[in-house]
Amino acid sequence: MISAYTGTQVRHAEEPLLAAGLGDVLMQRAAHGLAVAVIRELKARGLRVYGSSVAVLTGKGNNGGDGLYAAAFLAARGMRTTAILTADSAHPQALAAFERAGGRVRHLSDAAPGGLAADTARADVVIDAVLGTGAKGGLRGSAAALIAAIAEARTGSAAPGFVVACDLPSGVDADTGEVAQPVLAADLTVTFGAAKAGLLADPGADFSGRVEVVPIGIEENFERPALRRLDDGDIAALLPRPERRAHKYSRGVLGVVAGSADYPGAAVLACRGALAAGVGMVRYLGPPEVADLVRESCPEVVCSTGAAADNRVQAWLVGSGMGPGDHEQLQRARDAVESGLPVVADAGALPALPDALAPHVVLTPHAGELAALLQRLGGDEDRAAVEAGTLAAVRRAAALTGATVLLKGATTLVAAPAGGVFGQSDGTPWLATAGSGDVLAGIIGALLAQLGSDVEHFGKAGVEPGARWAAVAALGAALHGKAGRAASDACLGGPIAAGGIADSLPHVWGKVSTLSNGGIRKRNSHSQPLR
Ligand SMILES: NC(=O)C1=CN([C@@H]2O[C@H](COP(=O)(O)OP(=O)(O)OC[C@H]3O[C@@H](n4cnc5c(N)ncnc54)[C@H](OP(=O)(O)O)[C@@H]3O)[C@@H](O)[C@H]2O)[C@@H](O)CC1
Ligand SMILES: [K+]
Repeated sequence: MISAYTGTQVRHAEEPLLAAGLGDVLMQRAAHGLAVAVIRELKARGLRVYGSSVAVLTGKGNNGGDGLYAAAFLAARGMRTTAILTADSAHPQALAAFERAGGRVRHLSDAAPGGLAADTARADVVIDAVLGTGAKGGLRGSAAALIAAIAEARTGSAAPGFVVACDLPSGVDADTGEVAQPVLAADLTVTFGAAKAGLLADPGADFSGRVEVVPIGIEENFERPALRRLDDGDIAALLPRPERRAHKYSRGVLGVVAGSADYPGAAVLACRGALAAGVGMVRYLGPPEVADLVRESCPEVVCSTGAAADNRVQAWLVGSGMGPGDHEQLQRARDAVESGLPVVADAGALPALPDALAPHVVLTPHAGELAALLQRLGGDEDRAAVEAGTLAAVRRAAALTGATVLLKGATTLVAAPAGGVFGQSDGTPWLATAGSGDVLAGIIGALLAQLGSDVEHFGKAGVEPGARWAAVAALGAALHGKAGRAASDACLGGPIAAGGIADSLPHVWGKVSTLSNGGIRKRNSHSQPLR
């Protein structure tokens, strides 16, 4: 599990060490980790360390201090180093160390900004050490103008080098991921002590590049993470596995209320997603013409009639491909929510549900649908506001509805009403395609049907009871992302259609399980044919 924290949490975690007089030790560890990461990245790109150029943009605080100490280390390794001091002062000891190592100092206040930006943009490595966790708001004044000019010079031209953010890209809010422009997009962010939540949530994640965490000795001092990400080991541990004597009912039945005359395909794709995600059986309820299409495409699905209450299931999927005029289907969706069973509620169901819900109801809006939901509950966020502050918006929606809320995006966020948030970024931009959300709803529905009642299962994987529905949804998002990526990889990175996500899921599922349970599989493999 990758745990991310707010800037404030990181500063609290540092406090005992600062009180013990270890501030400089922490900074040296951070700076050394930054310099090592720069060297590794240069080598990975086939560039020499000796003789390559590095420009470090520094602010007046400790973030600038990290950058200067790191640059001193790189100067000692033979790099041509320039520090651009953007403020009227700089961390004195770090600046002295940098000058002793032979680095060149330029003051933003003395230079022509255009020329300075052009020179900096040409460096093999640009380190952004202007603002860190102590920043209030974004870059200002001439520092903002310089960063904007460097970003401009790097776009469009074949900029040779790469950008490394020190702790976080300056202008990205460490707590929320909100972005105050201008921000210099990093290829790599080297962050200290722990990942910051704002690096893993959009839009901050758009500017963070790859994130590497450098331990500095504060790691034992953290409490509850602000954001968590399931890694392959967590996914393997959370995946449902059928008992030896399982039957289709014990493995979980998912009821699907989806599709309409206008969008019959959504029902098919939701069922395909569910079937690929290990459910024992799918029961479909919907208009006869849609049911015919579902039967034709997925003969495994049992098509039923009647009210939701007439059908025995372990979980429901409601809403994909439904509109406000689909009264019978919407009534089924409401009945499903009232049944007390786990429900994933998508698309057309979202505006039709009661305002007060429960954690076992998983809402799966995109940004526009989340804005509409928040407006219905008295907020004034529009789609742009949700996209500018995804973490805050998803948390707010979970708190207001009492439901688990999954916000779809490049980073899919899932907030539990009790407070925990998961953020998954396993996919590819090719997943932004019609029907992709229907497959996601199917996958989550299937997981709810299989895992819903098994509280212990989550405890073993380190997920507290209050966050288990969010963990199921995050698991679904991770599988969906990985399946989409695998489908695209199979086409050498080419585009995918939504059905391809479902098709590639069983293989992705098997691969993740095999990676983390290789030993177990190997030991038992000889017994497989006997069953
Ligand atoms: N604590 C430790 O020992 C360790 C900390 N570490 C590192 O320190 C970083 C945090 O350092 P920090 O607290 O000094 O804050 P930082 O972000 O560098 O700069 C803030 C300074 O800039 C100013 N300022 C504020 N907003 C501004 C703005 N919008 N535009 C312009 N200026 C602005 C503000 O001054 P003020 O305006 O308040 O006078 C303040 O002086 C952290 O990210 C990590 O890299 C690691 O080395 C590990 C050990
Ligand atoms: K920075």
